[in-house]
Amino acid sequence: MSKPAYKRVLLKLSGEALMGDDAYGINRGTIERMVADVAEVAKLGVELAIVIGGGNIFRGVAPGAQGMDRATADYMGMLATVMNALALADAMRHVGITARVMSAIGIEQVVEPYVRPKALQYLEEGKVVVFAAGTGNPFFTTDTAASLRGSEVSAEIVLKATKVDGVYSADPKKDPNATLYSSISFDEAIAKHLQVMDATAFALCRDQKLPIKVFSITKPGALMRVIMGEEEGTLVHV
Ligand SMILES: Nc1ncnc2c1ncn2[C@@H]1O[C@H](COP(=O)(O)OP(=O)(O)O)[C@@H](O)[C@H]1O
Ligand SMILES: O=c1ccn([C@@H]2O[C@H](COP(=O)(O)OP(=O)(O)O)[C@@H](O)[C@H]2O)c(=O)[nH]1
Repeated sequence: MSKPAYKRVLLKLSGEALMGDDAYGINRGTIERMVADVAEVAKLGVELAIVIGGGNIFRGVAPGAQGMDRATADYMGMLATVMNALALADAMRHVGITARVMSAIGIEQVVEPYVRPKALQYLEEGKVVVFAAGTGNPFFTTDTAASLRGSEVSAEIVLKATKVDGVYSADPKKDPNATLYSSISFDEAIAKHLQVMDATAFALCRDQKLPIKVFSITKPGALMRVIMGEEEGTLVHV
């Protein structure tokens, strides 16, 4: 049997992908499917660190956040990622995967704080680590948190699991003529202002020479194909 292409990966799960077809929140069937995919990979012995987004919950409260101070709204967004992380870890427990949630903001009664050596220890023990609360700073995104934590834990690659199946020449949800790249350099992605990830996330990965693979989380078997190094999604490289 062929072996996984990676020993340690940072998986970024879009919060919005957790909604499934709902308007906001966590769709049970969707989270279970995602966790089943993650479990398959974990059972291969691949060390998995996960950064989870919060768009699915934040969208539900966003109308009430109108006119709100940006930093305050961002802290709400970070708290949303904590809720998703707890749901994700619990769903993993149901399928026999041990997960540990670590938060970038202090919320000790709920989850343990992010401590880098502890995270590394969990990964070495084969536990899945779920990083919650993004970078802990307003004005950042969970994509940047994925680049940051991926660099910190020496992941070989950042796997951005999202709603589209890769990086396109333009937003495929808006432009039907957008074409899919099989690979693209960081410099080109930044120069072309491709919005699939923010420029801060791209730049950090570029500087750390940490490649990114963008792929669809809703496409059956896509995560496994990415892990096995097969043709899937778009590779963003130095
Ligand atoms: N050039 C592009 N290639 C691919 N996706 C793009 C591009 N520009 C914008 N996007 C959008 O970026 C989104 C992926 O980012 P993600 O962080 O998962 O979503 P969100 O920001 O909605 O949570 C896709 O849903 C897609 O509509
Ligand atoms: O380091 C971070 C990460 C996230 N956020 C906030 O949390 C929200 C949810 O994260 P994101 O939009 O990246 O999640 P996703 O797009 O994956 O659902 C963001 O909109 C920000 O408001 C933040 O302020 N700092």
